[in-house]
Amino acid sequence: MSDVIEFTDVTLVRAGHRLLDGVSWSVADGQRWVILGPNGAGKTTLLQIAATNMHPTSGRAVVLGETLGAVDVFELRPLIGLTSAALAERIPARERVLDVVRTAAYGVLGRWRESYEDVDDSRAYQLLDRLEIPHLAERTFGTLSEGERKRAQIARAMMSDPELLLLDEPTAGLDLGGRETLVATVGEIASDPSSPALVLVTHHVEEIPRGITHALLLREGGVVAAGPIETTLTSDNVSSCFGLPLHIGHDNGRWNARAI
Ligand SMILES: Nc1ncnc2c1ncn2[C@@H]1O[C@H](COP(=O)(O)OP(=O)(O)OP(=O)(O)O)[C@@H](O)[C@H]1O
Repeated sequence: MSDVIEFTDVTLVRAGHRLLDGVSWSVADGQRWVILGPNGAGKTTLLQIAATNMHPTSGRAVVLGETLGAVDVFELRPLIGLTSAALAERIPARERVLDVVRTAAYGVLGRWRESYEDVDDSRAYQLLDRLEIPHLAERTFGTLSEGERKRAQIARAMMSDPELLLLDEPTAGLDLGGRETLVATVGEIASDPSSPALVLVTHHVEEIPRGITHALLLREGGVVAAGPIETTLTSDNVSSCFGLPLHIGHDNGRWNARAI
């Protein structure tokens, strides 16, 4: 298995604060990771480096075999699918859902003058189908519910057939039904061997889908624990990560947490 992400001693400083502090972490092809940690732990910052949107202040970040700082990131980005709240805010409310997905083939947000081949259209429809929103293809993004928007964004992230899929809090802000159905859909993607390497950020162990193989626990910019999920997501590690005594349970492929 080759490495899709290889971070060595990655530190990121902004405004005098160490957002990430000496993070070493690698993701191999075929692995599905969850990054877990409290607010402000540095999860989004780490994902933004993996997405090539930020560069480390020091240390070495290698993504898909290319070292950040020594590669044209515009060549790398089409190989990386990303969903994040910041990206969602940039999607025009009047954009058709089909175009939200299709425009990813050109790495743009919002239709301009690009023209699409039949193959682009059929891939976009196939992804809308896979995310269970084929009936929304002609709707505008601004009219979708939060859950539907999240699904459209994941379809968009997969449009360019990426080698790395980064999902920043894909189920945040959804009601119980919306969360459970989307966790199930992401679980199907994670469990599919033909899916790309996947990294998912969340605050909640209940939102970890089936199929996730590894976990990285972050606190105050540093790694608390990292490795195969069964040995990493222990009550001790998660308690240290969130700074309070917690019991972690694992039942039928899903995780739960309660304070003790
Ligand atoms: N440009 C910046 N300048 C200074 N501090 C920043 C900057 N960007 C982020 N931070 C701080 O860095 C820390 C890590 O932020 P980050 O968004 O990566 O955390 P997170 O784990 O994703 O948090 P959350 O779960 O709340 O989304 C936070 O304390 C945040 O306020």
